[in-house]
Amino acid sequence: MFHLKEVKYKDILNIENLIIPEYKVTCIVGESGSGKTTLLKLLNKIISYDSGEIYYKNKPLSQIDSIAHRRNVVMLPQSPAIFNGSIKDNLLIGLKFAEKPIVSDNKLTEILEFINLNKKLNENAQKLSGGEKQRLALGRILLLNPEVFLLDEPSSALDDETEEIIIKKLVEYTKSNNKTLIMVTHSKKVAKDFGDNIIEVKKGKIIN
Ligand SMILES: Nc1ncnc2c1ncn2[C@@H]1O[C@H](COP(=O)(O)OP(=O)(O)OP(=O)(O)O)[C@@H](O)[C@H]1O
Repeated sequence: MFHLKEVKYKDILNIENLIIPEYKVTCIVGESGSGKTTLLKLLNKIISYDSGEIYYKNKPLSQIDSIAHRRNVVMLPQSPAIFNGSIKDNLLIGLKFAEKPIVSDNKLTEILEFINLNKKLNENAQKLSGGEKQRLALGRILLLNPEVFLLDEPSSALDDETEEIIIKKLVEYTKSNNKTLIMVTHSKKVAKDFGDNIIEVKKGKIIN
């Protein structure tokens, strides 16, 4: 799916050769500041590499339009924005930005169930806890239905039990819908239990 060859970005990342497979769960681990978020941003074309090439489905990323790429490959940042307004507004905002059709309230309620958010669609999103906001942002990108999910510590604000439930559902969803999941995690347990493929980043290099 992604193939990185001799990719350099400032003095932050230096990746000789890395393949991230399609339809699999890839976990990215490594110490703080090692370059994990930077790697996700490169894959999402939020930043551009200085040299080398990244291929997405055998096509150089440098030849793919950024906006078009971000319809297929969606990134959930570490601290996603929650906008003023209701839970429903916050779920729909991704679809609006992507100029995709709005979905029914039934579909939105299904998403709330998926992310274990026991709230009403019309409740104020700003009043949610940190972990609830994190799940809401996850719901927002699930609605976008991309080919690839790039998730930066999607469960960092969740307790162990909720983390297990949400990641398990995400992994099942990935497998049964032919999606690709690429997820930064600080949790060795999550990587071991759910990763088909584990990438360890150390000081900007891939070490496994
Ligand atoms: N825009 C930037 N300009 C300069 N340095 C940056 C920039 N973004 C990140 N860095 C540096 O690059 C290194 C890697 O950052 P990155 O956010 O990718 O690490 P990380 O592995 O995701 O860390 P964490 O687990 O703490 O989120 C860090 O030393 C960081 O300070």
